Amino acid sequence: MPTPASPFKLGTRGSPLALVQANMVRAALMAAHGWDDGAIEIVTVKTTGDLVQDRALSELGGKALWTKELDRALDDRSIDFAVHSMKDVETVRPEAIAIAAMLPRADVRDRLIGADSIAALPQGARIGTSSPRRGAQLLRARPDLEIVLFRGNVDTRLGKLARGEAEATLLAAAGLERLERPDIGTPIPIETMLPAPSQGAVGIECLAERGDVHALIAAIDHAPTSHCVRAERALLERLGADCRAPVAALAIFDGEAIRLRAEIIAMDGSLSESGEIRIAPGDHAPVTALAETLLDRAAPPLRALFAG
Ligand SMILES: NCc1[nH]cc(CCC(=O)O)c1CC(=O)O
Repeated sequence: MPTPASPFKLGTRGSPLALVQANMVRAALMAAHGWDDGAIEIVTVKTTGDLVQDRALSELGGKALWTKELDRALDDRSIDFAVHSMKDVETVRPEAIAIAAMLPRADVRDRLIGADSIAALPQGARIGTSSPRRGAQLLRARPDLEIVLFRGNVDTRLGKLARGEAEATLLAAAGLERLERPDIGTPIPIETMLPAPSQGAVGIECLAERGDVHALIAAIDHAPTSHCVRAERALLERLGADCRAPVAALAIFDGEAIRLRAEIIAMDGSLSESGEIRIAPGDHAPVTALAETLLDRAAPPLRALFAG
């Protein structure tokens, strides 16, 4: 297809990781459609999540912290599509917006930075994270650890670690790889730390009504990633959970079926429920049933985390 006469506008947050991911999408679209450099212009948009750095996201209350401003730009057509870390995209999206494609998923694991393993952390060590899931999984393995609030982009968090605000921190391997820092820290096996739903996946959204734009984006969809991430998001949806809830889930496509493992866990790590199913891509009824089973089995203090 010839390069379009006026460039498409690709919206993204302005963090270093977001810009790398936006450029990955731009390159994939150019390659798929044979476009030259002028075809796609990158437009950065500041989101609420970027502006508020000093509080836990859970305190901010509102949802859509990373998406609202990009949604608005899609809506007023100042951008044609938006690129997101799927992990930061709230479960229930506005009806007008479609997830048109996902890039192939990166390493889904978390990396521990500051020690060689969870077992090697000093007694009572402070671990910087703002993720309820990571905090809960760490405390389950090591109740003696102290969780301290770390927010901000990858470099901000590494800076806090370097200044001694904690003995260790956890970051997604995917982000470190994309920022060309794959050698920082040690990956934690998923058996110890099942990742967040959608971790490692990059998605591209557009207005559902723009069928032409949707088709151009869908051409670069990596179907196994899409199916897996959509299954993980279906679990979150039935749990009534978002990125602030202590939920871990990982779907893996083995060529025939999707194996979905899921876990809900109390903030202090003292209570958890987990389960695993095999499903056909797109068949979300068993995912809903798994979510209900986890909630049914959960002791009241754990179930209460999902009341809302
Ligand atoms: N919540 C922030 C966020 N959103 C996506 C990533 C990393 C990339 C990914 O998981 O796809 C990160 C940083 C982190 O969790 O270390």
